[in-house]
Amino acid sequence: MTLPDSFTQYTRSLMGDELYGKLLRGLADEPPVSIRINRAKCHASPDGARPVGWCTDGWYLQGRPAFTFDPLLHAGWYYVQEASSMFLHHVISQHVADASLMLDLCAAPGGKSTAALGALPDGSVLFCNEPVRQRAQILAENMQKWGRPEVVVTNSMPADYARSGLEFDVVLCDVPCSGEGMFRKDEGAIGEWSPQNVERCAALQRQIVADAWQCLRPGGLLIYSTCTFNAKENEQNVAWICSSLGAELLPVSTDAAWAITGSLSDCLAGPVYRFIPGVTTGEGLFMAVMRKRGERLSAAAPQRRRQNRQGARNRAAEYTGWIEKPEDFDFFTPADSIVAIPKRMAAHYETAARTLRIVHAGVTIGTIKGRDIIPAQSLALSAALRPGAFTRAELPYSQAIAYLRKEQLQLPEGTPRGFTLITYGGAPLGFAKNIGPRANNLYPQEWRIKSSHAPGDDSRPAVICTDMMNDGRRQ
Ligand SMILES: C[S@@+](CC[C@H](N)C(=O)[O-])C[C@H]1O[C@@H](n2cnc3c(N)ncnc32)[C@H](O)[C@@H]1O
Repeated sequence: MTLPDSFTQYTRSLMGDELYGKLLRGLADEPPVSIRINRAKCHASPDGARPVGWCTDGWYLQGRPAFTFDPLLHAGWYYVQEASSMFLHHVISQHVADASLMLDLCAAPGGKSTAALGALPDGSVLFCNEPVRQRAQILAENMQKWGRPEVVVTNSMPADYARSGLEFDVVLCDVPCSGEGMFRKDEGAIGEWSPQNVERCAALQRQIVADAWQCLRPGGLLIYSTCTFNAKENEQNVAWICSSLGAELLPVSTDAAWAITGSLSDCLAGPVYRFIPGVTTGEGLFMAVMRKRGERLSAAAPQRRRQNRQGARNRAAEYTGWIEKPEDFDFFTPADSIVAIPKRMAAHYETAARTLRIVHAGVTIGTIKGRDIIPAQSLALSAALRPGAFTRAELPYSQAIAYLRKEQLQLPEGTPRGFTLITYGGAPLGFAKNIGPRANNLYPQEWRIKSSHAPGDDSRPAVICTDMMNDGRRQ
C-alpha cells in the first residue's frame, strides 16, 4: 500500500511516531471481519466468533464467508459491519434513556441506522436520510431487510430537514469524509485522497452540521462521526461546532481494553473517540457526542392533519390481518400501495410527507392491482408480519439462492395456490404467487443476487449455524 506523501507527513506529525507506526502496521494487516445481529429477528450468535467489546450484538468472525450466498443475510438476520462503527450502539445505550425521535442524516447504506435501532429505547422512531438517490434506494432496501416498522427513509438534502418542521431528540451526522480510515479496506480511497479534498470535506461537513443543528431540539444530542484520521475533519470541526453553534461536548465511558484514542489536536481538549487500525480492532473512525444547550422541553406532538384515505379503509379487512397488532398502526395509500405506519410516528410521517422525499416508511403492506392486493417485500421481511398470515413454503439452500436470484421457482408439492411466503430455515425471504404448475417469483428485481456463481447445497456460508436457527429465532 503506497500512501500519499502529504498524508504521511501530516498524519505522522498529528499522531506522533509511535502511534503512526502502529497505524502503518495495522494498515498492512488483514481487516477483521465482523457482523451485527438483528435482535428483532434472531437470538442466536455466530459459532466460534469473538464479541465486539462495545456492542452487545457485534461479533468478529474467524474468516470472511461469501456473505452474498447466505440467505439469512438477505432475510435481515444480521448486517456485515466493520466493528468500530458499532461504537454508535454503545453511545446510544449510554446517552439515550427515553423513547426518542432520531435522525441519521447521512445514512446510506444503513450500517449505523441499523446499529441505532439495536440500541434506541422501545417507542423510538428513526428517520434515515440519504441525499444521493441511488444510495437512498440501497438504504431503503437494507432498512426493509432489517424489518423494523418504526423507520422512515428519505432522499432529501440536510437543508430540507432544516425547514421540515421536524425536531429531533438525537441527530447523527456520519458525514461524507476523505475516508483515510478506509485505506485498508478500500484502496480506491487512497487514489481519491488529496489535501484539497480534505479541505472540501471539512467545509461540507460544517454545512451539513449547521443544517442538522436547526432540526435538533434544545437539550438534544448531536453525534458527529467520520471515518478519517485528520484533525481538520475531526477535532477542528468539533471545536467549531462547540464555539459557533454552542454545543457542549459530552464524555462516553469506555473500557481501556478497547484502546480508543482521544483528541490528537491542541484545538480540542474535550472527550472524542478515535479508532485507529493497529491500535483498536476495527477500521478508522472518529466520533464525538454533543448536546445542544437549552431546556429539555418535552416535544409537543405534531398535529395530525390527514385521516386515512377512504380507499385504504374500504379494503382494510383484507390486509389488516397480515400484520400483528393492526390496532397499533394507521394505514395510508400513497400511489396505489398500502402503507402501515406505527401510530406513534404517524404525525411525524405526515409532517415529513409535506417537505421531504419519502422513499420508504413503516411497513409497505402491498400494492392494489385491480381486485388483488399483492403483498409487498417490505411486509415479508417485517418484524410486524403476523406469523400465520400466509402459507409458507420452506426451501432448501440451493432453491433459496435460486429464489433470491429471482429465478423460476418450484414450490414443494401440496403448496396451495395463491400468495406464499418463501422461507429458508424458517426465516422469511419474500413472496411467490403459486399458480399451480409453476410459481411466480415476486422477489424485487433490484434486490436480486446478480452473481452467476451457483453454490451447491453443502456450501451455505455458516455465519449463523443452521442447527441453532430454529432455537435462535424469535417466535
Ligand atoms: C460515511 S457515509 C455514511 C455511512 C452510513 N452512515 C453507514 O453507516 O452505513 C456518508 C454518506 O453521506 C452522503 N452524503 C453525500 N453528500 C451529502 C450531503 N451533502 N449531505 C448529507 N449526506 C451526504 C453520502 O452519499 C454517503 O452515503
